[in-house]
Amino acid sequence: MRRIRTIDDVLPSDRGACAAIGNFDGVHLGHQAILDRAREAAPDASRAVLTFEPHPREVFAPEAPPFRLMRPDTRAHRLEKLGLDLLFEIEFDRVRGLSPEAFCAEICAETLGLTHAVVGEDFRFGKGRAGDAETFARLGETNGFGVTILPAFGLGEGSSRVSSSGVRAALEEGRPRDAAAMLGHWHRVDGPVEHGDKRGRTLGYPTANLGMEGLLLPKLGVYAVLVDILDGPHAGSWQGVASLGVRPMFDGGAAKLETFLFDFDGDLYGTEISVALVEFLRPEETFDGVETLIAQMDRDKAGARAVLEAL
Ligand SMILES: Cc1cc2nc3c(=O)[nH]c(=O)nc-3n(C[C@H](O)[C@H](O)[C@H](O)COP(=O)(O)O)c2cc1C
Ligand SMILES: Nc1ncnc2c1ncn2[C@@H]1O[C@H](COP(=O)(O)OP(=O)(O)O)[C@@H](O)[C@H]1O
Repeated sequence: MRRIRTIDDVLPSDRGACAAIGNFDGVHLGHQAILDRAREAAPDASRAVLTFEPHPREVFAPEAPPFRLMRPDTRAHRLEKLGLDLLFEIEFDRVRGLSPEAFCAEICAETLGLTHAVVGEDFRFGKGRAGDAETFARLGETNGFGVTILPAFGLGEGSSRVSSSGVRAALEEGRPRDAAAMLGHWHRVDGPVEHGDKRGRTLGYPTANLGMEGLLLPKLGVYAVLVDILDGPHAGSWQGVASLGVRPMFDGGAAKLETFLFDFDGDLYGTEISVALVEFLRPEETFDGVETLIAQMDRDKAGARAVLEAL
């Protein structure tokens, strides 16, 4: 997959693609359905996603708490695994002032040379969200590209549409399995293992820590998790128990995801890991002492093992 991060980098050979347009946060089953339809709509064209950075919501509500399900690199990685040829991840700043007419003419036709585009029926675009899917189809005709409008994708009959906001709500309410049903995969947090306060090992529970900067915070508390170590000598899959929280008993700083891996001993600092949230076990608490915390961590470990063995 070729990832293009500024419209200045579009090459003549990138033209002619069939592009699905949207934010693709989470790359959930609805997104995956759109990409399947993009292949059917233009089987001979290269398959692309057209998306914008930063996410428009981050631009319009910069003070709002982070809501993103994944960072751009993770999204790119997932889209690549789905067999995408091209990812146009273009600057939102360069399109935000454009009218629907200008977006279709200047970006879709002139700059990207799309042959076809696929959007959902609730698609809105252009300055002030002035254009809808029908406008887009009409402007496609004028500008020489085809448009397919897809109905909302739901899980089975009568169920509500799969959406990034539905996934966010499930995670914020501590329902990672419901999130996974909409995503088609576990919700994962990934990144390089960071240094912490070196307290974990003194408690008998060393934890591999990940920062949550820029990401939605699922419900704070303890989770049964599946861990992939992505590089280095320990690469492989592990089970574990993780605490997503602000450590009220200790520093109470920024939220981190701290994962204890079962039956593992080794150095993970700087290693890329990916932690899948499987089940919420309990909220984060303040205990009356370290001994009580350790006793609870022992129960958390047993609880997580039972959940993961039953998968
Ligand atoms: C399974 C598990 C449960 C935890 N539960 C709590 C908790 O309820 N309250 C709390 O303040 N910290 C909790 N922690 C976090 C620890 O207090 C501690 O900060 C962490 O394990 C080690 O921090 P470090 O990686 O910075 O050394 C938990 C950690 C784990 C692994
Ligand atoms: N079973 C394990 N689970 C998680 N990390 C482990 C484990 N065994 C060893 N480690 C290592 O120990 C480090 C965590 O130790 P800890 O005392 O919690 O320090 P820190 O506060 O820096 O995270 C991890 O980053 C990893 O390198």
